[in-house]
Amino acid sequence: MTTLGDQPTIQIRVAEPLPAPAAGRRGPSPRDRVPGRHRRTAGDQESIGLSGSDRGGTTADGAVRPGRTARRTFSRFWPLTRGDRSWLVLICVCVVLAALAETESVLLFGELTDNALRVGSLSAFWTPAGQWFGAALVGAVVGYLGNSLAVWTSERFVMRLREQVFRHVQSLPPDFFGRHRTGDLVERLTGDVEAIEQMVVSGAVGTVSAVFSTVFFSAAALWLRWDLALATFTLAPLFWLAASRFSGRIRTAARQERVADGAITSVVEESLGHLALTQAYNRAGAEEERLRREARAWLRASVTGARLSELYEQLVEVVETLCVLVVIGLGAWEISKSRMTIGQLLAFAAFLGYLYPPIRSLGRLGLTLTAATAGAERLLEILDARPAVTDPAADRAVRPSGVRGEVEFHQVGFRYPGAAEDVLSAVSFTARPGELVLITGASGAGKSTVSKLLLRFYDPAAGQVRLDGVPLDRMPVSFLRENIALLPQETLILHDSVHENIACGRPGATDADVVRAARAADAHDFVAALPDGYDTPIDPHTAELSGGQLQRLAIARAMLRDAPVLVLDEPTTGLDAATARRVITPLRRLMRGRTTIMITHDLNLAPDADRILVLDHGRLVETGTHHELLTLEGSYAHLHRAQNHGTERPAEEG
Ligand SMILES: Nc1ncnc2c1ncn2[C@@H]1O[C@H](COP(=O)(O)OP(=O)(O)OP(=O)(O)O)[C@@H](O)[C@H]1O
Repeated sequence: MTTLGDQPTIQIRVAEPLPAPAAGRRGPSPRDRVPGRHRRTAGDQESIGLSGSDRGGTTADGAVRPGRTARRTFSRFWPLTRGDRSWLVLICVCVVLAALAETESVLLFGELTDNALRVGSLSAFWTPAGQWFGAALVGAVVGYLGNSLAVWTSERFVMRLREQVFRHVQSLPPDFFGRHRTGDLVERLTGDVEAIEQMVVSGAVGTVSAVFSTVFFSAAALWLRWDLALATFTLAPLFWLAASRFSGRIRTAARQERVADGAITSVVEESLGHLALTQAYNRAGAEEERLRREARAWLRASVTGARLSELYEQLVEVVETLCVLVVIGLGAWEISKSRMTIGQLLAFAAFLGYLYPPIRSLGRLGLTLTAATAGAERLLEILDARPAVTDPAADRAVRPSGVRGEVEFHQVGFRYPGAAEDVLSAVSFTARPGELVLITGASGAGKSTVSKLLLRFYDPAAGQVRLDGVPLDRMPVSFLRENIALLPQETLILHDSVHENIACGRPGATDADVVRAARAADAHDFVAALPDGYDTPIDPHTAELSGGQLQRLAIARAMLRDAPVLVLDEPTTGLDAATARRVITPLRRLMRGRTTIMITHDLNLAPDADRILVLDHGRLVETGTHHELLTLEGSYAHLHRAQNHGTERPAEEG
């Protein structure tokens, strides 16, 4: 159907809650043309969210919190518009002016038809034509301004919200990431964040736009012919009826699409992350099948969504055609009775063309809000997850100057969130400044948990962990972590240059600092031999460096950090004997002068330790030096024998 309302519009159309209209209708809003913006196709704006209940088995934490109202969600995220509210007001002013200019244009079109076209008078053409052109210019300027500002403010909102969620995610404890698939988190940080924007910024501006357009066009239609206008208004509820009939099904399909989106991202991310496993175990076929399964679910949901949206659009088209035919029919009757001019009728029909889209938008606003609320729920699941630890209140915070590095565990007990049993019970020990304390024990005994408590990834359930006599929960978390360097079990490599991988140990480190740290870590020679030296990029997954080389980069990073306390979690695990030997020398250099807590099964460095702690099922069962514990003939002696080393110390290589 073609109506006069299909002329190029100057109306700002910010929130179009359903998919872009079919070809030949109004084009996509400028927001949809923003480069790089994550946009979907059919069912897009409807595919806004997914509450835990819709995710079936894929819900990571099974949290279902229905009943969050749109108002509550709105008030939760509205504060993020702070700083942009004056822009929002300006956008609304542009929206109103654009609607006014559009109204004026249509009225002038009617006048032109009657006074110039019907009569065939060129002199009657110029004045209304000039006014129309003026109105079009004003509309174009405010349309450009309003649309540009709308894009700018909404993208800033998305940026701020994403930053807020990302900052929060980074403060969450490690077990949170164990319970959520990365792909799903990515989906929430991208798609769901945009869903909130649809509701809070575009939704608000779109509502203002739709309300004002409706009011102006209705007023103009009533002014032209109130009786005809009233007749056509009676057909308006048909739009709401159509929207309500389709809303539920479109939304369900869209939710399923989002679930499948998240699942696809997860499968790709997991498969690529474990490429070695996939290739070594010939799992390529199985991984493809996994992806195909998720892709099939996505295809089904996507096609269903597109089909329903298209059906809805076509139904609305039919309703619109019906309305226009009613108007033309009534108009023909009125013209035949000389109670109406052809110009009036055309202007009236044009108003209908303009009036129905905002009415449709208002009809669909409810859908947008509900769908966005569902997206908000997914995001709130993340935002409501509390960090395991928080900074102390400013007046309680202690920052000891010049941390010496005395670590003390006092009667520490701990259980992971949701776990049935304690992982640590009444663990007490002290590591004095500069001492090497080695923690060993069977797998699962709780050794790594000690390091997690020391870095305050969690707070103990009982007892206290102290640094220089200050309980850790009295120190700001960032201060504590500045004073502890961690070398985790898995060498952490950033997707960046060798230089950056070392420099991240201390913000602001100079090139000379980086090279000095690399030399101390015995890494300089192999780094210098790389094609681009320190600028050589390394990839965590396909690193062309050996395990030992990567470990030496990690040691260089820790060197640079220069923290008084060092935590080494299995520093030689996964390295063959020769490589381990090459790592031990720089490790010793690193440990010198620092309190070192070394968690290890590898007892090669045990004779160096000032104290060895043996953990068994979360309890400290033996404490002493290497020789004391060997003579005890207890757990340690047993572990030591099991290692079956011919020599206690490896020969060192420089
Ligand atoms: N996030 C977690 N949630 C629940 N239980 C956990 C979590 N992390 C570890 N555990 C459990 O706590 C126990 C101690 O784990 P920990 O990693 O401290 O042992 P470990 O002695 O370092 O083992 P390994 O030598 O194998 O690394 C194990 O039984 C483990 O399954």
